[in-house]
Amino acid sequence: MQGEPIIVAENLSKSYPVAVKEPGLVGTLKHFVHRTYRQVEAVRDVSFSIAPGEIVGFLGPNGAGKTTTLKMLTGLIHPTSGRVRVAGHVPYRREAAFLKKITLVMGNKQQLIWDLPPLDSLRINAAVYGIPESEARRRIAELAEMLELTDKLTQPVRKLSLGERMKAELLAALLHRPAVLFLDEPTLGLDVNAQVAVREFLREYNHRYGATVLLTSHYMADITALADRVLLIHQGRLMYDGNLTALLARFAPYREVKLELARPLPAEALRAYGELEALDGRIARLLVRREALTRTVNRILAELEVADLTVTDPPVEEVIARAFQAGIIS
Ligand SMILES: Nc1ncnc2c1ncn2[C@@H]1O[C@H](COP(=O)(O)OP(=O)(O)OP(=O)(O)O)[C@@H](O)[C@H]1O
Repeated sequence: MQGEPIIVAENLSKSYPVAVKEPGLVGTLKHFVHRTYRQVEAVRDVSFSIAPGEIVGFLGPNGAGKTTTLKMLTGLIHPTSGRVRVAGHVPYRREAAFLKKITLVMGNKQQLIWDLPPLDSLRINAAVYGIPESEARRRIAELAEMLELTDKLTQPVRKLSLGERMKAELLAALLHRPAVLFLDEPTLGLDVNAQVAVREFLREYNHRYGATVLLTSHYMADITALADRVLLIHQGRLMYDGNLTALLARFAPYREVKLELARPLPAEALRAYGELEALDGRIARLLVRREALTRTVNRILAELEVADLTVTDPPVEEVIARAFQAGIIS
């Protein structure tokens, strides 16, 4: 890693007290009078550092502690123990200078006002951040162009598609030109085209402004397209910090090739190209080793009559499951 890190987490832990209730009416009454709590350790002893300009993917199954970590990094919650520094600040102090340097986008939460056009909310945001009007106009125009959103800014948010709404959320979150972007599932629920558009925008934004990006996603394609480095978290612990290619080569050596054949073929004819996962009429799904992918796809296209062919990554959950099965992380 080059230069001073912009994000540092040292032995970061967070536990939440969760009320425990015994079953039945007696339990409910007891719970009412005297509550007992048990601690849920959402994040345990996590350490990492991130250099300015890096894009890092944050992976982990549901409930692994990703959101909790992002909340500590942005200062929304206080760590139970450990140290965090982001852009030279202690996040939970929530100093104005810190808030100007960061942004947090949560795919499942929105900050834009539903009944107003995004432009109105953007003007409010600009005022909150003290961005002069002419500069705000310039930034809005530039970001809207990058997001291909220019003609949607004057329509009420409720009339926009999910993908357009997400783009508008990103625009709002980036108006103050933060140096550090925390993105929690920024492509959640979007269709494939919108996912690709958001991804391309983030890459371009990172390139243009040298912004640091830490993002979680359930879509492996987001991570492969954007991040060279990944942090893998499971049950609150950091299991892997390193190169994505190495992680994929070890744990996701296959890609899935989906074929729509011009006419049905017997299973044996398809097994020559890879591990046949499913065959239903003219639709076949094959697992093909990464290193053989280009060669195999070329052979399929040359030798079979194919109406359509798509290549996808296995889901994040599968990659992680394989990592555990392989015993590399435990
Ligand atoms: N406010 C809270 N009070 C009690 N427990 C919580 C709270 N927030 C999170 N948890 C628990 O902490 C653990 C980690 O949750 P977290 O939301 O950080 O996971 P995640 O990796 O972001 O998962 P997901 O992808 O499902 O959002 C979970 O067991 C969750 O139930």
